[in-house]
Amino acid sequence: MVSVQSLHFKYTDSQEFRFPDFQIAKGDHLLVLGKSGIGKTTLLHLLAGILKAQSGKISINDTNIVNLPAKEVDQFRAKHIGLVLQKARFINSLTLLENFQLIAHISGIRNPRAYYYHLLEPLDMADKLNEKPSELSEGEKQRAAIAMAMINKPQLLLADEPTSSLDDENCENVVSLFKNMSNELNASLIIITHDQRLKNNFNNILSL
Ligand SMILES: Nc1ncnc2c1ncn2[C@@H]1O[C@H](COP(=O)(O)OP(=O)(O)OP(=O)(O)O)[C@@H](O)[C@H]1O
Repeated sequence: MVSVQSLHFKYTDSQEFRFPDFQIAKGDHLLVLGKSGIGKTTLLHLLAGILKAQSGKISINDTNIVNLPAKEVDQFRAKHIGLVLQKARFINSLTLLENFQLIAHISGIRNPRAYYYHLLEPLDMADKLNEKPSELSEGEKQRAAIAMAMINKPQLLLADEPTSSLDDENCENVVSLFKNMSNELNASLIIITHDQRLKNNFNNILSL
């Protein structure tokens, strides 16, 4: 369960954000919509514990991450959150498999190699496991980034603008992938975007 209350953040005195309260149950999906510059990425970074709120509460399965010291937030994220940022980040000198194994190591878990095939198969990427990220197309990198967010079997899956550069068909595919993966893990899913096409795919929408 994710619950946000009285969330207040500022980069500077002239750049302040007060986000609306919301809550979603375990396994539920939420679309956060808002125009450019409104603070969507800021909200996602707060939810992921990358930024620290000035005040308010972000409870993820009964842990209020706003109150945790930075090191514990990092540990919490590594264990419980799957993050798909606007730009996928890989270590280019390693293969996809090695990238995945490194993330698993950092998260303190061990997955059998079969789990990585299981993640990549529905993405049509199972044959890419031994390739390096630089050998992948942009679309393949994006799909690999989605798989990467699932390595720690997160309870919360967060995605920042995952569809804005995609055509309609790939947009539908990516939304389905996120939903399927969140359903498989019973993880809550929050997608943050200005892409109005996604409205039709979600019952639960928060407008910033
Ligand atoms: N590190 C920062 N320091 C100061 N201001 C920042 C910082 N990061 C973002 N901002 C400002 O905060 C505002 C919201 O930024 P944010 O990236 O959260 O918006 P967004 O809704 O995700 O926009 P977009 O859809 O264009 O990505 C912007 O005006 C931006 O300039």
